[in-house]
Amino acid sequence: MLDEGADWLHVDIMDGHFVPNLTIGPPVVADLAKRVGPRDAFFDCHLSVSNPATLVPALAAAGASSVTFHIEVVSGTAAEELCKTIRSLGMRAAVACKPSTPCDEDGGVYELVDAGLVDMVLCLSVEPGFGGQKFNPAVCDKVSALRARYPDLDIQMDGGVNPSTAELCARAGANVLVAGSAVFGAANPAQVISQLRQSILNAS
Ligand SMILES: O=C(CO)[C@H](O)[C@H](O)COP(=O)(O)O
Ligand SMILES: [Fe+2]
Repeated sequence: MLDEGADWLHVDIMDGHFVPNLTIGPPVVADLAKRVGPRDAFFDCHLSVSNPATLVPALAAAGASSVTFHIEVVSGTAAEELCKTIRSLGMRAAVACKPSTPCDEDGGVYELVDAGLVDMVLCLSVEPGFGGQKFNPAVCDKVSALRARYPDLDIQMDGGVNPSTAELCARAGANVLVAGSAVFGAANPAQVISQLRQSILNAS
């Protein structure tokens, strides 16, 4: 996918507890990092897990570039501490929210961004757990509100993103798009990646 033009590699780590699916963990990130070799791959690790803090040191050692945890499992001062720990290990810190989770709750997403503790907010556009689901356009309102409040923040959308839904994401203000099925299932992944990038460039 790097050869096809992807900027980042999005790694979905799921624990079979926060979501009803079990995927991979730090050893696979380490193997991926070895496999891509000397080039500077960016490993964007999305932790759909109930206890993200336990994975952070191993992810740093594995070569992760960014760690995203869910606000539904860690919020308030615990989330602040987690962001600091992630950054202290040389990685970017990001916070994710499910489609129905608001950003303005006490101890929630807005407070972390206001405190300058996160580099990115991930707005899930499906329920976390599985690839191949249908994009939920209602999430675009949340993204628009985030973009209005934070003009320079990295805002990521993940779930059901393809060249057609990417237009909605980009218009809402997202600037980082994750696509699984649309890219891995394509006959020409490079073309899809280029279309996704073009949606963002057109909107900005
Ligand atoms: O976090 C995720 C789901 O929990 C995945 O990143 C996401 O669903 C990507 O797959 P697709 O593009 O097929 O929806
Ligand atoms: Fe993801």
